[in-house]
Amino acid sequence: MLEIKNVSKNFEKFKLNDISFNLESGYIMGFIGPNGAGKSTTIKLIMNLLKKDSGEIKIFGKDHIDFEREVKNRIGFVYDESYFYEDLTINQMKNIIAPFYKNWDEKMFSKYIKDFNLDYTQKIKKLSKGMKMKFSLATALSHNADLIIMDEPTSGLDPIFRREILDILYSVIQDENKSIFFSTHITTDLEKVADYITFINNGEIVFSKSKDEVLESYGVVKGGKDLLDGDTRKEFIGIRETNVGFEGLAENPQRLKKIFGSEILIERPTLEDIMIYSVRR
Ligand SMILES: Nc1ncnc2c1ncn2[C@@H]1O[C@H](COP(=O)(O)OP(=O)(O)OP(=O)(O)O)[C@@H](O)[C@H]1O
Repeated sequence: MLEIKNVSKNFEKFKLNDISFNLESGYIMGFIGPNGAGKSTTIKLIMNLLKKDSGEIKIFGKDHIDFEREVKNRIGFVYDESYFYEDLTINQMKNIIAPFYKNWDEKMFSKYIKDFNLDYTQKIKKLSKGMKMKFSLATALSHNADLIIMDEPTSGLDPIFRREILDILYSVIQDENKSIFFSTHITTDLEKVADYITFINNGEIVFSKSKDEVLESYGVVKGGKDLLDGDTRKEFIGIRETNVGFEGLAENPQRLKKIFGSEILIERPTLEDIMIYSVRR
């Protein structure tokens, strides 16, 4: 569905450095990383809203620029900023967007407007951040897209609606020919719905793996400070020390179990643990 191969983009003070990852059909991939890591830049490059300096991006097996029109017809896109004309109503804006899509489904759109409690006659500028996001989601989901790409779709949404969105996304990929790629800071959302996680830090991909593989290959290790010395510290990706002991993230924690035995406790990490320890070191 989506192939990113050795893609780079240089800004004056930031480099998206030779990134690669793939997303197959039938799956949800979450894209995580700290502020300024390069998530929006990557998404803009995929959508050709920014020009890449080098590398290859294929969507549905086709070059994303050579086949831009065809490819975009099959993408549902949700951007983190509102790109609507603020003075128009929801209905007027919809009338502008709908003709761009070959498979626009008016019934589906009207169902989402109703489900999301939106009002056709309301002006975009009068919508709250969450309502704008709902409108954006309604348009992205109303033209039978095969690939949904979203930049932080759940930011600004309350937990109840967020859960509703996650359920909708989950139902979309029950059709095995569809996929979803979205960036988020809310890693617990990904623990619920994502099949794959791609983690970007400082313009580089740290990993792009199945969620289960990610959560199984790391461990949060807890123990007494006396266990830490120059050598044992090297076993950890990141360590947090307190007065009484330490907590650290390690890859392949079973190796540490062999070294320390019952002196340490190993817990399953959350995606947030993995992100924080990897970024802070
Ligand atoms: N058009 C641009 N010109 C110059 N630098 C840019 C441009 N767009 C983004 N950047 C820089 O690229 C880096 C990555 O930004 P990007 O928006 O991709 O991060 P992000 O991971 O989406 O962050 P956030 O989680 O805060 O949304 C930042 O340092 C930003 O300042």
